[in-house]
Amino acid sequence: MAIQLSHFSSSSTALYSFDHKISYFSKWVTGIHFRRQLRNHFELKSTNGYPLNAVPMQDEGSAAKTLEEEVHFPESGEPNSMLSITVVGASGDLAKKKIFPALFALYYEDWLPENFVVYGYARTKMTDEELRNVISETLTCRIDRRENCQDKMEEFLKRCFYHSGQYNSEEHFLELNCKLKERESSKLSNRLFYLSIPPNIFVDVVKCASTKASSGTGWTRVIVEKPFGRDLESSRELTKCLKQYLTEDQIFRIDHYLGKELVENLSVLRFSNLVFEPLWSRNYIRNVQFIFSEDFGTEGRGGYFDNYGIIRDIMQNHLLQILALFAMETPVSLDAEDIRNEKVKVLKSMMPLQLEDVVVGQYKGHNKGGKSYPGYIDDPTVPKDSVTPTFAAAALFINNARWDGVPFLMKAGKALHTKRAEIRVQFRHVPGNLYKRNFGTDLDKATNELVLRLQPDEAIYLKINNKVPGLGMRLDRSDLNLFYKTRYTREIPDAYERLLLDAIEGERRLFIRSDELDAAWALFTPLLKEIEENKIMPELYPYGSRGPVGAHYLAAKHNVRWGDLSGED
Ligand SMILES: NC(=O)C1=CN([C@@H]2O[C@H](COP(=O)(O)OP(=O)(O)OC[C@H]3O[C@@H](n4cnc5c(N)ncnc54)[C@H](OP(=O)(O)O)[C@@H]3O)[C@@H](O)[C@H]2O)C=CC1
Ligand SMILES: O=C1O[C@H](COP(=O)(O)O)[C@@H](O)[C@H](O)[C@H]1O
Repeated sequence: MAIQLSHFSSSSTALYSFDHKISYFSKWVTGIHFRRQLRNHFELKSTNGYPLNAVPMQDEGSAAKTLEEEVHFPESGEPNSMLSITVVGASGDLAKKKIFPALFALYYEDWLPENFVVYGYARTKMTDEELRNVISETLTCRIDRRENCQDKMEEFLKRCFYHSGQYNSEEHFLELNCKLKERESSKLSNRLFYLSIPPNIFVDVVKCASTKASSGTGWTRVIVEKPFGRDLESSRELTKCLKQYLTEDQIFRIDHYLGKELVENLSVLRFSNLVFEPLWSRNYIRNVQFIFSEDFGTEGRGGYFDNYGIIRDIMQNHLLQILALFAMETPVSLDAEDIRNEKVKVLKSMMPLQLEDVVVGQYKGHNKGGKSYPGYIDDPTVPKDSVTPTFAAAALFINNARWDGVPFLMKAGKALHTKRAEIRVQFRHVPGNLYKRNFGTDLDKATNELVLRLQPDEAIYLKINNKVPGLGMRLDRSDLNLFYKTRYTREIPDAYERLLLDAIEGERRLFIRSDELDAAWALFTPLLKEIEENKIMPELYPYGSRGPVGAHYLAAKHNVRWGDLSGED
């Protein structure tokens, strides 16, 4: 079977070639792949440029079936197929906050196949009705702006069920399997498991789910949440254990930052606009900054956080993934493997991280405006003598021809003055600038800066120098800006929506391959060991402040000024 839906013309006519039964094709076009083509096609008109070719999946599954045997795994949208999504850890925070709302949004927008069910699985005893109440409470307070929302929600809730069980009990997963089978009736079934649970039980669940509750007729895929290990060794061990039960193609390691709209747009901006790519190198770029800041502490997640710290929680995954996408060479195509190959090359070209190029901090209690804010160690789940960093800044370097000598700065912190995530690209000075004298002695203020604000209020803007209107020659800094709120009326989908849909469709581009993960841990593990073995004391910073001053010294050492602190935005 080989179906290539290679392109849509502007009149939406599909040009295709195939050597498969016509009847199968007619079913297939009603399915999810076809709708995905439409998704890409229509979005191409506005912002998107993603794959214009689709190949039906035949990759994974419990049985080693081959193409030659002419066996195919059903597409999620085939009329006679069924999709069962099991959220393991359904009683938890992430399931409630993100996964169920994302599934509902996909249903509401008509992205899910006609036949689907959602199962919640956890130890907590709950009836189907109780799970529905939890989901409905979360949805009601978020989505009331959508039309006919109440009706759609009722319909969605009817597809939601719950099964209580232990995470290491084969018997309980067999029970789940029976329930899934009942709902699947005689249909061909695909099964997606979302592991929204602490990492110490990933393997137990994968073992039970794959041996006792995987699909006998379709594909079985598992989305694995972070943290994926806490260093190179544990991550390799986890991968090894998971691979006893699943193939790499069945494992979808999620990094939800890759599902954010602006991160998706990064490659579009760079590779589909002539004005950017030629500047994308050490020849024009002075430094690049990846900034993550939250204006709240570890509230409620101190127990988890203390075992990981901000470097593992944010830098080693979210920020490093964005850096790799930013710095990669042009991939051969937009296929998942081509993109991931390029990202791995970047990760492998990175210079070892030096302790003197890293600053760590921890927030302390602070009184502001008559209100008192707790310090990190005031969290009852955190040991009083904890030295776990809640803030880190680091300078990284890529040892290749394109980026030699360019500092890539990362900064991530909790309990800071603002909630924001950005990529900031600072360009070099204009050589022999004719307007030098207009900038006084501070030439840094005259350099261009491109900002991609991932959140909140998604935006792209370019800081330029501009003449202030009038008879004199006064210059100021202005922005050429693209604010999503004013440019686009449609709501920006949550990252989890995109990633869930991709996993259902078998699109792996935004999921982390095992060698990517390995390279990311190889980069950060020696540094983490050094910090922990030497008990490096974090610099304390007040809750709600701009973080430790050490971060400024680090930037200054590399002739950089943090863009988010320039006071211009
Ligand atoms: N919450 C968030 O914002 C984010 C979370 N993540 C990751 O997603 C996953 C889920 O996160 P979150 O929902 O916050 O986690 P929770 O701590 O809420 O755990 C989810 C569920 O797992 C079960 N559980 C919790 N602790 C244990 C334990 N020690 N042993 C066995 N079962 C346990 C509980 O269900 P029950 O007792 O009913 O079995 C709980 O409801 C984690 O891997 C987390 O790192 C990633 C990004 C953000
Ligand atoms: O993965 C994580 O991300 C969240 C921040 O996600 P965002 O999409 O709200 O920016 C962070 O709070 C959490 O500590 C971390 O585990």
